[in-house]
Amino acid sequence: MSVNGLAFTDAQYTQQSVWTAVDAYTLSHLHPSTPNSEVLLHALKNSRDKGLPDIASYPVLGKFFAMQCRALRVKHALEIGTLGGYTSIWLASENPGLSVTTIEVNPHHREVAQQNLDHAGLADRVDSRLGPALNILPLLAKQIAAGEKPRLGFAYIDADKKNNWAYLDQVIGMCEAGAVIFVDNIVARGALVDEACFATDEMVAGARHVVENVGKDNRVEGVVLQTVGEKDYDGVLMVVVK
Ligand SMILES: C[S@@+](CC[C@H](N)C(=O)[O-])C[C@H]1O[C@@H](n2cnc3c(N)ncnc32)[C@H](O)[C@@H]1O
Repeated sequence: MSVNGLAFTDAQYTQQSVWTAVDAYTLSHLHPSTPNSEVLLHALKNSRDKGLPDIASYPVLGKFFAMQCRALRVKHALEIGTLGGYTSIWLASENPGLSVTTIEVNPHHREVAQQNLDHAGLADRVDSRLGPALNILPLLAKQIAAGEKPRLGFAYIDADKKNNWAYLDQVIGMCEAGAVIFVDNIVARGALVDEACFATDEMVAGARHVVENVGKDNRVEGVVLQTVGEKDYDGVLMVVVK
């Protein structure tokens, strides 16, 4: 059973009972009211009830991102790939001074996310945009340039992986100095370095493309952090804007 009673069951995931047990133990001791809070559980349950795929972020990652926003005193965060709004709810519910812009291409996912945000009482601080991120990002960039929204202090890229670099390239231009950007699903159970995968799988090719381009980009510094937990063996690319 997972930490919050909603196990990740997709066959693609690599899981070990000890990884799940460590998440359960640590979350249960480290201010357990937050990962088990009603609004987060409701978002996961309602998303599953409404048929959304089993690909939401997991509690430890959501909490980690929310704490990044707190440590950096972020005023405006961006998420690309809303799904049911789980991470947006983590970010906004843990950071009362934060506004979030989140982008989702699938109308059903966006509708369920809006239900979850309404239930959490966060709809006034989470601006949920419907459309392909490649279309929405230039509109957001214009709003930021016009001073209608603050520059970004945090961003989480978690949508179609083939566009990872196209998203990151645009997002960097909307960030303040010192902003932190995470790109998810970079390691993918080690597929990142498995030639049989990256030659054929566009998700893995997208992960390699963004890692290699960040390494050549003088606007940023980057590192990949491999992760295990109740959901999977994976990892995030962390980028800091200079
Ligand atoms: C892994 S899920 C996101 C999980 C979410 N970030 C969370 O923390 O629970 C990926 C989402 O990205 C959305 N997506 C895929 N392609 C997209 C695109 N081109 N623009 C915006 N969203 C996209 C999918 O519909 C899906 O809901």
